Amino acid sequence: MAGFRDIDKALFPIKSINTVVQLFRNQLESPSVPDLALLSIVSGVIENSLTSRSNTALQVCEPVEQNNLPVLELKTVEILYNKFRSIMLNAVEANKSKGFATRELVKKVSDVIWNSLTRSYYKDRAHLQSLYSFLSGNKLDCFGVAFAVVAGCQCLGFNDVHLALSEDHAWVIFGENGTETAEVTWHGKGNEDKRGQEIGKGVSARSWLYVNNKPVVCTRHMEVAALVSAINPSLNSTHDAYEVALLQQELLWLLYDLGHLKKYPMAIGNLGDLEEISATEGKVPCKVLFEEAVFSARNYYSNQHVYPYTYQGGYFYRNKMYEEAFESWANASNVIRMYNYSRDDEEIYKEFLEIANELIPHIMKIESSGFSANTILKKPKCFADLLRFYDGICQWEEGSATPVLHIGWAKPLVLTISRFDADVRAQVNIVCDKSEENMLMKKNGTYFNNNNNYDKENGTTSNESPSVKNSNDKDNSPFHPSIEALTAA
Ligand SMILES: CC1(C)CN=C(N2CCN(c3ncnc4sc(CC(F)F)cc34)CC2)S1
Repeated sequence: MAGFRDIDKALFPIKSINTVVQLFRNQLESPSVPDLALLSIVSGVIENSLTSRSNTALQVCEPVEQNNLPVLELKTVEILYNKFRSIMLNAVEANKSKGFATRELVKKVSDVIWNSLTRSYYKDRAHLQSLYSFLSGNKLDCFGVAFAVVAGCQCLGFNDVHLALSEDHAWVIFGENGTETAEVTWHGKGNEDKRGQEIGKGVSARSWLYVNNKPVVCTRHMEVAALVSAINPSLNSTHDAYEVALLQQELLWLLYDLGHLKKYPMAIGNLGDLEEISATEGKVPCKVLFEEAVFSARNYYSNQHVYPYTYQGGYFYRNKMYEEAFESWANASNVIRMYNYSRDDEEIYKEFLEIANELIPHIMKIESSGFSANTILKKPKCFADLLRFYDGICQWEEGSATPVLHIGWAKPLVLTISRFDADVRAQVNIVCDKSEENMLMKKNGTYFNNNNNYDKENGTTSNESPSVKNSNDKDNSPFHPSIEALTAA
């Protein structure tokens, strides 16, 4: 049984980040599983006390003393913790057997959370992810509702209910084999929620939103990693609260060192972003963390996730490593091409739009200024990766009910391609792609090519001229006609 034990209570009143880390360590290393409600309340109170309006007076000097947090009293946490437990225990007549959860039970817990929420509020606001936000303001964001349902089920003794995470949505798994799935929250704007239903079998199953049924299925410890990842240090649109970011970074290292981020690519990526801003002595560098996130997605999720490559590409871009950035973005596009674009996929659409129409044009402008010595404009591999990037987006559109590309994409695309001289373009070796499978799965959509061999086959060694896959049968080419035309030019 999880819980708020004496060794945890002994740490109060909490005055420092180190003590919060100790509380999380106690919970993560305890013989029983960590108590999600307790940890979400503690992190939520601290986050809100340091980021709420009353605290926007910028701390210009970083605190030097060890007591770097506003004092957090035991009473405060106990009141909130008992309030959450009583809401759950009073509302849900859980059958005493405490066997496995049922769909009715999960829906009931979701309804209790859902019906407690304020009628209307700005759902995308920051700091709405924790049980503190739920208990003190009756407000939760989309992720927060799913997390609260799992924490509520833990309160009721259902240890089979776990959080399932895609790159832009959250739901729960439950039942004897953990194979039952249920929607428990909403997604996006203006979409009817599907709470209580099992996860998409229909058209939505082929959208990026459900990551081809390769979600991150959490253990209790990974649910702690999800709540820590969801900590939001932002004070306003330009500043972060220093102590909240430091607390998040230290908690992510604790979870990393205990091995609970191994199967959680986005959490590793979040730690990489924090480490890029301020590296922790004696830890692996952020570049390695971004590589580990990519490895995790390839190893545990059949390379069906996009974000690990955009975390990595963003890092290379910010550090002016443009050749590497093109490779990461081409790998991201290599993932998305297997999906059908649906209206639920706006978030990843915006990600590719920004890369194609902001970041790459910016790189082209700099590289064409003539001051860069070993400019990427002379590198066939860069041209090859750009073609892979654009081709993946074109393939994403193919077979989708909703179009992806419009004229706004064409201008930057043509401008970018035209920056490469003909003699550089000529060195890109378009080779035939024997694997019919690459062409088939998208057309009839009956199954996905999970081995995603595109990338491996494409693997060019350094001394080989880069090659980009093409089919031996022209009109069945995996290249979108418009890319085909560009490469022929
Ligand atoms: C390369 C990027 C643009 C940088 N940040 C990215 N994030 C992606 C989303 N983030 C996440 N980080 C940890 N876990 C989760 S679970 C989830 C879906 C939600 F509905 F539950 C999102 C997410 C953190 C921030 S992707």
